[in-house]
Amino acid sequence: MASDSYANWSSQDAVVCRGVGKTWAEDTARAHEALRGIDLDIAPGEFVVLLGPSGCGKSTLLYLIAGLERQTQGKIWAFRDPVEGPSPDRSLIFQETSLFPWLTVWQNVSFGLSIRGAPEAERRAVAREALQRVGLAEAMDKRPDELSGGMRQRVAVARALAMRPKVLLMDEPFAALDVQTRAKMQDFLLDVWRDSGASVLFVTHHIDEAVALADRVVVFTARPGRIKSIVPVDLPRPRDPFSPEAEALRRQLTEELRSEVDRAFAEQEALAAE
Ligand SMILES: Nc1ncnc2c1ncn2[C@@H]1O[C@H](COP(=O)(O)OP(=O)(O)OP(=O)(O)O)[C@@H](O)[C@H]1O
Repeated sequence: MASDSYANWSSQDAVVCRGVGKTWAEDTARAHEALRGIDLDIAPGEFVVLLGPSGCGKSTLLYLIAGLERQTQGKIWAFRDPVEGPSPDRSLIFQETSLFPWLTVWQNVSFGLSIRGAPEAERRAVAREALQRVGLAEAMDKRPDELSGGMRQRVAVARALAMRPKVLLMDEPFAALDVQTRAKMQDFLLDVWRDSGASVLFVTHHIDEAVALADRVVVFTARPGRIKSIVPVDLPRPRDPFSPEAEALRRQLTEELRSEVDRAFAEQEALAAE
């Protein structure tokens, strides 16, 4: 089924992965396979969540699609172009934001433009617009340490949006936040996503979060991560987390994950015993 050819996928697809695998430290005695045979197509404007046990290669797949690492098997395309390195079209947002503490909020948001040598007036204007989209225009001249954790994550999203990406790659972006802030950030992200028209590929450990956000949930096996199933989430938005349909989906995803989490634990115990 895996193939390197353009056949069978739409030229409209935002991201296409065919037979993608990654073995870290491939030519050494420490080689280990993180990902195997990933075939995945992401449509423009689609919200896809990656769910899987710890260490199954979810972050690795994001780094490959971001162009920050190279796969060892298969191919990845973004809007028909082979992914061969980073691009402003594809922005990666991490769990812990790495804002520069010595820069103001607007300087952080427009950092990518300053690398390109854009003049200050343009950088300010772009930063203001991106910060408006995350509801933080008032905080332009503040420093990161004057903001709460949730606000810092919104600044990180604004920084990603400032580059007008077509694909947002989000690696457990709300994991460090408390439950209430995380729920607010999910609502906020859905608004930003709708406005921007970007595709989102979002990694989480939380089944609730997957059901709240996704158009499709991709469930990974334990390492080496393969796609175990792709579950469409056909629930209208705004979603009611207490609806019987949402409950049924959470149960289905819990079942899908359980055996993989057990396998991942068994493998980690075996590794620890070596
Ligand atoms: N830079 C790296 N060098 C070597 N091995 C790595 C590197 N990054 C990740 N790995 C290994 O690849 C495997 C998959 O890691 P990855 O972080 O992608 O998994 P994950 O599913 O995102 O895990 P988690 O849910 O715990 O964040 C792990 O065994 C990890 O140790």
